[in-house]
Amino acid sequence: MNAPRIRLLNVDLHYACSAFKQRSLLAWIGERFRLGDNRTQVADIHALRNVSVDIGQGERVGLLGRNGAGKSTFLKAVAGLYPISGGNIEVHGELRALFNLGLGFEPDATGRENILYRGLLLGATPTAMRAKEDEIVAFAALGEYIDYPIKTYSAGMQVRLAFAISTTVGGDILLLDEVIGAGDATFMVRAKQRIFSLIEQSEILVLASHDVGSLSAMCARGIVLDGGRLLYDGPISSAIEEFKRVSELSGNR
Ligand SMILES: Nc1ncnc2c1ncn2[C@@H]1O[C@H](COP(=O)(O)OP(=O)(O)OP(=O)(O)O)[C@@H](O)[C@H]1O
Repeated sequence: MNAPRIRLLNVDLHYACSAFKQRSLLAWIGERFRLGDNRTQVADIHALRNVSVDIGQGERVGLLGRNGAGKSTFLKAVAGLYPISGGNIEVHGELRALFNLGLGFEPDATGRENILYRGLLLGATPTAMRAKEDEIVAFAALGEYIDYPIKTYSAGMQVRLAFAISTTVGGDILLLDEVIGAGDATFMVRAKQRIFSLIEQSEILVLASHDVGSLSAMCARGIVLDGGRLLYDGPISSAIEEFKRVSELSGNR
């Protein structure tokens, strides 16, 4: 392999989940009335454990694993969306990350304003975003809603706008999580066509999916994660076998 363009070395990632616990009203009331005991319970989820992977130019890599295995976390860590707790991640080149499509909008700003904000978050310049604005607006096809605040959008409308932005901005390393989410049937047809053309254009693809048919059609290499650990890394056909073996062992298909 030439010099890797993505390198994970002994990567660990922990999620600390106290915020989720505090969202439960019952838990909050319980804690308030437990006099003299003000300990906060923090659930620690060790989502990536000592993961080391090199991905080079031209590679098409599928991420496999049962629910909760760490596939999305792997992608988010590579995209820099979550701080890692240990190890090191290097990325050489520009990323295009297609996941979490509904998140990160400013609810009081209009769709058009959010195009600029999200583009800047993705690393584009204001000039580049203005040049792409018309294309994004046309693909999202939201009509007059594009000038309304995001808080007036349905979930499906937000996904359309997020998808249009994320697929227009970014580089040749494509990180793709299988779930693209809501959207009506016509939009999904257009969305799939656009994803296929992005996959074709990308120099590197890292695709997290449960669909072994798509994985074997699109990827040459497969990485199987289980409980945050790297269980297998090799040809996609063997990775699929390994994934099936682990799923059968746990009775989780
Ligand atoms: N934002 C978060 N906060 C806390 N825990 C999280 C968060 N995101 C994921 N987790 C936990 O981290 C672990 C790995 O989750 P992850 O979403 O990476 O798995 P996955 O392999 O993508 O699963 P799936 O196939 O179900 O999408 C799981 O135990 C999950 O509950």
